[in-house]
Amino acid sequence: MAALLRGLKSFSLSGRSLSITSGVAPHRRYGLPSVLSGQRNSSSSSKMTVDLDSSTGIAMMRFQSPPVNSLTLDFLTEFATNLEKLEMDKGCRGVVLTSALPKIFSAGLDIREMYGKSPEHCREFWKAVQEMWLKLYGSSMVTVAAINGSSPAGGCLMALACDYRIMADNPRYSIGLNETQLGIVAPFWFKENMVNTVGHRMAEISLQLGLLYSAPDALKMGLVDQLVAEEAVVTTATETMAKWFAVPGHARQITKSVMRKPTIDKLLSNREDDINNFVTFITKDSIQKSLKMYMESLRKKKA
Ligand SMILES: CCCCCCC/C=C/C(=O)SCCNC(=O)CCNC(=O)[C@H](O)C(C)(C)COP(=O)(O)OP(=O)(O)OC[C@H]1O[C@@H](n2cnc3c(N)ncnc32)[C@H](O)[C@@H]1OP(=O)(O)O
Repeated sequence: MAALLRGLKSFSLSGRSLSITSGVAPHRRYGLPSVLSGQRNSSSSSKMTVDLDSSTGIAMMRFQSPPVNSLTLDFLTEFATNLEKLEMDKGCRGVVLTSALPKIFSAGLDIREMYGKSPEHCREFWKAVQEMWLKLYGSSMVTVAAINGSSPAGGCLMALACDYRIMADNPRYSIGLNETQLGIVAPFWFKENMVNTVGHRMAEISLQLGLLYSAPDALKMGLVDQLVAEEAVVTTATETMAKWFAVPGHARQITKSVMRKPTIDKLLSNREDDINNFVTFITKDSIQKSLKMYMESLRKKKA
């Protein structure tokens, strides 16, 4: 019976259904049509697939929100729901985050969620950004980012919130917290997550200048932990996971919590202020103008 149950579990992206199939049954996949058609995802379609291999305890979360896996309110909500389900599943010990799209891990927060929106919408959006980070940075599972494309700003934050980062060895892919380049400011918890990863000096330089680093440079400064050939990013992530699983789980989890608790607690006790700061800042005319110019520059780059 146990052997029958050992196999793949798939969560739906809308987070409503959980299906369990045996190892020999075909693997159910959700939401692929929107990727194949190359269209922007509609708000009702899935932004990611989540497959839990119950024989290894590793869940694979693949982002699939064309064109660039930007973090919309829907994306963030779905991400938090899925992570929470995995967290509660005793059969899941680790999660790999990766992208199903070519060349992009995630383009960061969706700028359209912050431009021309009501203060109420901005509040809801920022709460979802906080929730995504709190759940990921505070996860008791082993989390590995398999960064198979560029990952600016909020995309970099997602990777930073994981325990280990493996990036495709391609100098064309970039990663970093480039917020100042958009005329916006990374909040203290983005900053602390960066400082906790690369140290104060490197974090200060990269945050002030809003630098994006090529994959080889990101490795040199410790922003990512390992570079591998693009086709090996996901397999290396699952192999890495096995090494982390070899450490007694309770000891690893307590150590992770001790390392991360101060930053998490700081956000938890200032959550409302952080939301208010964001709403006041992002709805300013001058900041709205900067966002507009940035979106236009993205469009012009294409033309
Ligand atoms: C107290 C105040 C606190 C404020 C804190 C706010 C913290 C903010 C964090 C963020 O994450 S802000 C977002 C930062 N993101 C970026 O700067 C990335 C911008 N995008 C790119 O650099 C490139 O698009 C790319 C990701 C490198 C991909 O390049 P590629 O050439 O493959 O595609 P594009 O033609 O540029 O883009 C396709 C399509 O997607 C749109 N788009 C790109 N990024 C975003 C985004 N972040 N949000 C919304 N839309 C995005 C882009 O405009 C194109 O759209 P169309 O022209 O096809 O309609």
